[in-house]
Formats: sequence, structure tokens, C-alpha cells
Amino acid sequence: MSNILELRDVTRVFGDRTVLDRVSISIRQGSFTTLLGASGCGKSTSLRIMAGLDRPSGGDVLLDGKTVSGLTAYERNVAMVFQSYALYPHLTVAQNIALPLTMRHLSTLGRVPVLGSLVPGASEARRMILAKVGETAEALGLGELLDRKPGQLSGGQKQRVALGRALVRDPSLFLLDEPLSNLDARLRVRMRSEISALHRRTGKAFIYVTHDQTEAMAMADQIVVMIGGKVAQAGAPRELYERPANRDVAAFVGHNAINFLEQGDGIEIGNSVAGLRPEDLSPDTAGTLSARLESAEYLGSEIVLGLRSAKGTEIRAIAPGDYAVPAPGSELRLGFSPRKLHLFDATTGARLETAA
Ligand SMILES: Nc1ncnc2c1ncn2[C@@H]1O[C@H](COP(=O)(O)OP(=O)(O)OP(=O)(O)O)[C@@H](O)[C@H]1O
Repeated sequence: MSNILELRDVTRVFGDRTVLDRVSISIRQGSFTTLLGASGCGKSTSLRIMAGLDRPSGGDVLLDGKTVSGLTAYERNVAMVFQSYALYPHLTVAQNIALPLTMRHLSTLGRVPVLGSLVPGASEARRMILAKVGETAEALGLGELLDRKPGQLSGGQKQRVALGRALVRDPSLFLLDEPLSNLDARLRVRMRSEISALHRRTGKAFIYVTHDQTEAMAMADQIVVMIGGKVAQAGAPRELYERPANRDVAAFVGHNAINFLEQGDGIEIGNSVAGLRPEDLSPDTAGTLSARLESAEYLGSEIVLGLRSAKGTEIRAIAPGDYAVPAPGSELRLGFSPRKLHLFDATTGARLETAA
């Protein structure tokens, strides 16, 4: 499938700071990509460059195979949704959603409520806009709220209006910058599936910025992990989880923070560093690792054990919910499958192919 968007060796320099360093990202037609990374790694800058709201200092941006470096955001026909919603407080839901269409299809005079109907063509455009707004609002469950002002809406409803405004203009690409970060945890999960549903329904490419790896794993078919202005790894969620290209990606991807073990922590790994996820390590009397129990968090379906190796390394392991937790201070044996061990170069952090 072809690429709808490409960043090729994009660099962005602010003063003497290189914020993006030869970033290359390919976005397939119809795909859902998340840009994932810690605060300040350059996610928003990348998105703004894709949108045409900022220009690269070097490199190229291609939309549908053509360089668009000279095109404005408007000319690119990409839609952008921000975490702050960016709604107009004095306009109703219907007017907010309609805005991109009124800007495009009605002249200044045509936008004036009464005079507008006297402008040739304006009433037809107005009917088209009303129909499109109605359809979009229905699709997003906003049909009952069209006459409200943003101040009378919940956070989730505001975000839906922002999505509606992006959707109504039929853009070639959706760019979303942490759209859910102002919502509470439960609403985030619900909006997450609504956005996924919207993606499936439109069939358009979505590019979604987040620092929340769960969100990235749940929604994306491609995750681009950015660290310090560079692409650390790009791939399917499963690929990143199962074969992280380096230590930093391993630390960033996965619900439970990965353990890093060294020679002397009970495994023979020479000079390298071993990554072992807590969910791949559990109490096992025949296990080869040994560590002292310090804490246990009961989470219902599982128990997260906090332990320490003889060498002093912190280790987390996961036991099933019905595990009988021994007293703190007990020495526990832990088992893991060698297949689950990730080996990294101690100096560069790059993934080493495991012998196992
Ligand atoms: N206009 C600007 N002038 C100077 N520095 C900037 C400018 N815009 C962004 N930066 C810097 O570039 C770096 C990357 O910013 P960016 O907003 O892309 O990060 P981010 O990964 O989206 O972070 P966050 O998750 O906090 O939004 C930051 O260190 C930021 O301070």
C-alpha cells in the first residue's frame, strides 16, 4: 500500500537546539500511527511539520508522493485536533463543526446570517453545510447538542465537537495531538475506542501523538517511538514489545516497567544487560533467579512483587492473584523462559541477538 505521508530526514533547529534530528517516518494510506515518547522528545514538532504549521530546517515532507514543503496547512487539507479542543466559545456546537466548511464555501458576505441568503449560491452552500454538519454530529453522538455552546459541554463532548470539526471537511489525513489528555481515566478509555471506530469508518490515515504507551499500544497499527528528537524505532505494537531495538524502547513500551539485570544478578550474560519484563518473571521453586521479597501489591487478577537481588538490583515479578505471598524478607526463586530474555549492549544499549 502506498504512503499518504512521509517525513524524509526532517530536521528542526530552534536557535542552537536541534529538536528533530533526521526524522524519517512513513505513514501508509489508511493506517493508524502513534508518535510515542516522553515530554519534549519532538512529537508535537513533528506533527506541526506534517500539518504545515511549522517548517523543517532540513529534509522533505511528502504528501501522497509529492513534496509539500511550500504548501500551507490549509492547502494540505489535513485536519488537526488538539488537546485543548480549540473550540470557539461564542459559537454553538453546530457552528463550531461547520466552521471549516463555511470558511471554504461561503464568501464573507455569505456568512452574514440574513444578508447571506441574498448572495447567489449561498443558500445552496448553506443547505449542503447544514446537511454535512447534521450527518457528522449524528456520527459522533452530538445530534442533541447542536445548539449548545462549548461552555455547556463535558470534556468528552467538547473533544467530540473538535473531532467533528476535523471530520466535516473530509481531510486526507487526521493529525491528533494528545486529544484525550484532559479527560479522566474512564472517559479516555471510551474516547479511545470512539476514535478507533472513527478511524475504521473513515478509512483515512490517523497520526496520533501521545506519551501514554497503553494508548499507543491499544490504538495503533504502527508506533513510532521518539527519543531525544530521533526515531528510536518504528513498527507494529507487537514488534516493539517483543523485539525492542534498544534499551530505551524496551523501557518505554509495555505496561509494567521492564527489569534490567546485569551479570551477578543470577543470570550468565557476560558484559551485556538483560531486559526481562515483570509479566515474564514469576515465583517458581525451580527458577534460576533468586531475590529477596520487599513488597507485594494485590491487584485482583495478579500480584506485583517487588524484590531485590543479592547485588542490590530492583526486580519486579508478577504472580497470579491466588498466589500465597510469603512474608517480606523471604528469599524467593523466580523463573522465566529464556525466550523472553532481551539482551542489550551495555554501552550502546542496542539489542543483541539472544543465543537462546
Ligand atoms: N518554537 C520553539 N522555540 C524553541 N524551542 C521549541 C519551540 N517549539 C518546541 N521547542 C522545543 O522543542 C522540544 C520538542 O518540543 P515538542 O513540543 O515537539 O515536544 P513533545 O514531544 O511534543 O513534548 P510534549 O509531550 O511535552 O508536548 C522541546 O524541548 C521544546 O521546548
